[in-house]
Amino acid sequence: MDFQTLRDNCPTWQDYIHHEFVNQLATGTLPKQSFQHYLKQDYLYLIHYTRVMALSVYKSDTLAQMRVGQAGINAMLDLEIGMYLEFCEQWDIPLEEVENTPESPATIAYTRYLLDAAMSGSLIELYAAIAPCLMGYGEIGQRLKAQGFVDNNPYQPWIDVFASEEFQQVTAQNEAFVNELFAGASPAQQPKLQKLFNTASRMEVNFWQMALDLS
Ligand SMILES: Cc1ncc(CN)c(N)n1
Repeated sequence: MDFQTLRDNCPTWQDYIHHEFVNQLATGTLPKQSFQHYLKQDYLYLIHYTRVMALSVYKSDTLAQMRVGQAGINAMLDLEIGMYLEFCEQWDIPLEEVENTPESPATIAYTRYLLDAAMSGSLIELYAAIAPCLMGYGEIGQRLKAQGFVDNNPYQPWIDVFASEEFQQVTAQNEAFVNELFAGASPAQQPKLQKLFNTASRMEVNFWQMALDLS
């Protein structure tokens, strides 16, 4: 069992990676309100996601596993959330507004699903649930770079982050770690891991759709 197997057997992976939100982002045609809605909801998502990473430390058996969780927490607090705060400033959304934004149903569903998987499951199960988040944006960044960028895209700074060498390296490191972990899964565990992965991928699709629908 490895990440690639989970990805290839996931019925909604392509819907996630090629979602209309991503296409409009790539062509620069995404309505500004959709991007602002996404930014606010993703900030809220990342706060909960950091709590999931903290649970990964709690569920770890070895120091090496704990350090991966620790690096994940640092990456969230110092890089991704920091970047979103900068974007919010650029897109005229005060921090107070971001923090006081009510969570959308799609945000609640996805974050609480991850937290439940993290609290009730093993470390392997936790990583099966967060693998779409860990690796999906890396794949999107790589794809958008490969297809070529359009000129004067207001969303280019967001694309640049996920297409960057730095982010691609983090994605590759995550994939290697996850594969090491999944290699220890027994055949009996595999359906559960696939189910966790599939559900989280569906939640990613809902998350993009929430931003398009402003729901
Ligand atoms: C919903 C979601 N999924 C994934 C990522 C990339 N860490 C994100 N920022 N937001």
